[in-house]
Amino acid sequence: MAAPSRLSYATTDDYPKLSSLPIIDISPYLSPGNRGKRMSTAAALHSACLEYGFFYLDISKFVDPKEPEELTRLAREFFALPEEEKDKIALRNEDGARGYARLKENVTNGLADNHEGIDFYRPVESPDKTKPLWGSNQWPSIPGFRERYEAWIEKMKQLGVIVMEAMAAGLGMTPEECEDLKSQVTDSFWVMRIIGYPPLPNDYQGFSCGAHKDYGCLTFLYADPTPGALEVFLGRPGHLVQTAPDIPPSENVEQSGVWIKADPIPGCVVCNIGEMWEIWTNGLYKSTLHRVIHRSSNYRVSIPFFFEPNFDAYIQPLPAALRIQDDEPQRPGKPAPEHKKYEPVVYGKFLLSKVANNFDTNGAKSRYN
Ligand SMILES: N=C(N)NCCCC[C@H](N)C(=O)O
Ligand SMILES: O=C(O)CCC(=O)C(=O)O
Ligand SMILES: [Fe+2]
Repeated sequence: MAAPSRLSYATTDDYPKLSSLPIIDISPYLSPGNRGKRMSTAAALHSACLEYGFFYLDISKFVDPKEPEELTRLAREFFALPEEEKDKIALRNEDGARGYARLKENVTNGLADNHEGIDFYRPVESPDKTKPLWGSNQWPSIPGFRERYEAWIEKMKQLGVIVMEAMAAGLGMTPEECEDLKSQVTDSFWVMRIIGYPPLPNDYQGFSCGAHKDYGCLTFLYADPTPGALEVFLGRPGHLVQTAPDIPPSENVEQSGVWIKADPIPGCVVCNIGEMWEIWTNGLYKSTLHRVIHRSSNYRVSIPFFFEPNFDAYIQPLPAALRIQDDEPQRPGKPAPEHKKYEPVVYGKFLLSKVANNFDTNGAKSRYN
């Protein structure tokens, strides 16, 4: 395997097709009928997932823009509180995953992230805070906070099922296959993060949030209008131009590309597919690396909602994706497609291993050695 060249630096000119993310209007899937429009939405999702793993989802017909604006206002009110107030809902009071994490408590690729945040997970029936992930959510006592965010969670769960249905169509699934896929997300073990980013100091040894892939199924990111913060890594093996200087070495094999900005677009959430989609599609869809570098002077707030599979979901390559791989045109010298490249996982087990790394500098570092 040739070592990636570090001599030339790619620009977006090297990736003309890849310089900005597609915008997909989900509205045909919000009401019954619209067969033709649904087909074009499904097709657009399929190509966005093949080529980018990241796209804008126009949800302006699904949510009133005032709703998420109010959420960021509430988040700012919380982050402006004194540390001892915020620590009243600290992670350590609970299962170590649900609650408030101070600035630099989160770790990515062995480096402390320059953000603070509150993490929420799907509530469980018999909470037990001695079991990882199995505690209770901790809510700030700001009036209206919990109600507004719970309404958002309901909306994002609905959106998750809607997008899954459209993606199933995009993969050409039969109605039975579509039902089977949806049954794996009916009791989504969702995650919501409310993240606060102070400006990243110029001399900081790390990022606002280091390069990573999301773990699960679909991420719906609402962010305040701050430009130039979220970046998406576009590139593919075989298009070797440059090795990104800071992507995790485990992801850095024969891969090159460019970091492009994914600035907020009014009426849209940024949507990306997590690692479970990589397994479901046997690698046809790739989960895309992204990071946050927020250097402007304001305090940025973002609210990612992770629509995930059920905790017990057994994730394995889907027949519809394998059919597409079988149909890929054969070219001379191109090896025949290999099936079952991706090992099945139980989503909850996979999640536990990821979350264990999130606050542990040594654990995260050991992934590199
Ligand atoms: N639930 C999700 N996807 N959270 C992403 C958090 C950022 C990356 C994480 N520190 C890591 O090292 O994986
Ligand atoms: O704040 C952002 O724009 C992205 C955050 C993110 O990628 C994550 O929490 O997984
Ligand atoms: Fe992420």
